[in-house]
Amino acid sequence: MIVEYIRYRVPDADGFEDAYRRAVVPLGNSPECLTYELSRCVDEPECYILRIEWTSAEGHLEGFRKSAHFQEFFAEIKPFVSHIEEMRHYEQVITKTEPTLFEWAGGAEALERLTATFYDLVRKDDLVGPLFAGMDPGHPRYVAMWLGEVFGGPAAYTRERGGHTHMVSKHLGKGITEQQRRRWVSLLMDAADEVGLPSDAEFRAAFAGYVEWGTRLALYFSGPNARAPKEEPVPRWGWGVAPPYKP
Ligand code: HEM
Repeated sequence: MIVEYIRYRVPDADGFEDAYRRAVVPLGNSPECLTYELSRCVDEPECYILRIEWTSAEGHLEGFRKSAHFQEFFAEIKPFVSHIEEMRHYEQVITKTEPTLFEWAGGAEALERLTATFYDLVRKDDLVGPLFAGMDPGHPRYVAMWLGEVFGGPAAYTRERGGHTHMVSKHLGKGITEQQRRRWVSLLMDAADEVGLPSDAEFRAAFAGYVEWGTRLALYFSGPNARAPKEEPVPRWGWGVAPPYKP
């Protein structure tokens, strides 16, 4: 991730904010733009700073700049380009840090306890048990590695099992039903209580958010209309709110 700062001094700000209100639509739709913010200086109201987080400098220059999103964006802000005083990329050096969900949960050992207990419950369950009749004995550990990576821990699943595509492909053709998905979620929550994962509201909400999202994807990929999984990095899940779905 890289941050771009664009500093403006706009002597006549008439139309400037409105132009940006329109320009941020294609900007926000660009896959390379993670977030943006336009701020006006309180002490010198003719000064503005536009801060954009890009996936990378290449993502900005090779992706966005060469896309139709840029054409639309630029058409709106063109009258103000001569008022730009600085436009540069910055690398973050120090930021406020929070523990990852992986650390908060208790690390790899806690997640392994969770999945060992969970798959014991799964095996005995009349609704989801049959799906796991031929389960690889390493399965609970692989799922713990997956969860660890998703929650901000080491990229062990990607290294040892082949990452996102491998995980998704394991669900293809399994024909998971909504009732089975619900039971899977419910047993995982039981296991989380049983092994004593942190029970604070913030952690459990983030944990449940991922589990809800992940099981719905597993259901989709197990079904008859699933597209072949794309080569993508393992998703990373944090404390915050998930951004809206982009088709
Ligand atoms: C957040 C939700 C889910 C996660 C994180 C998850 C994780 C995984 C992972 C990592 C694998 C591949 C393990 C390997 O590397 O071999 C896998 C396989 C599998 N998953 Fe899921 N899964 C989820 C949801 C579900 C649901 C809802 C079901 C069914 C109710 C399900 C059924 C299966 C089955 C049957 C396999 C193949 C197991 C085997 O034969 O070894 N999964 N899952």
